[in-house]
Amino acid sequence: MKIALACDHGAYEYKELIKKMLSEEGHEIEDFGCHSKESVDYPDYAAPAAQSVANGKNDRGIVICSTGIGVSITANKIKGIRCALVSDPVSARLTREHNDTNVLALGQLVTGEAVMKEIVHVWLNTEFSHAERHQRRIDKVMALEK
Ligand SMILES: O=C(CO)[C@H](O)[C@H](O)[C@H](O)COP(=O)(O)O
Repeated sequence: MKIALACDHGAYEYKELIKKMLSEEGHEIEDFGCHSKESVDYPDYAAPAAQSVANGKNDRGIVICSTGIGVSITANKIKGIRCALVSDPVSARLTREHNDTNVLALGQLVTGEAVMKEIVHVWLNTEFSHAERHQRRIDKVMALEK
């Protein structure tokens, strides 16, 4: 899978961990930064990563900051993006099955490393259910962009 990754200074370590883990598992990673723990502004990184998913250059995106809130707000401003801020594996599964989310937001400060890795794997490996009721609701959400 082609995956866009982005973080701010509050999640540089998790971005690097995820990049290594997913690269070793055979995914193609596009790293939108940031590239150190020096203070930066999360929209400068999360927006281009989400944009690359919206325009089809990448299949999915993972955006990370201290809480995951700033990057999730940013990603959800991009037309075509459904981003979920997730802190448990059940939500990771359900947000793929029910919401067909194309960007995952994580918070390095609030989610432990083992859980974070499980969330990433569950989210990447769960398909949308294609249930009519879920598609209908997604269509209503996406209609709000028009
Ligand atoms: O946007 C956020 C919180 O809503 C992110 O967690 C940021 O990483 C955080 O705001 C960064 O804060 P800092 O004091 O500049 O490190």
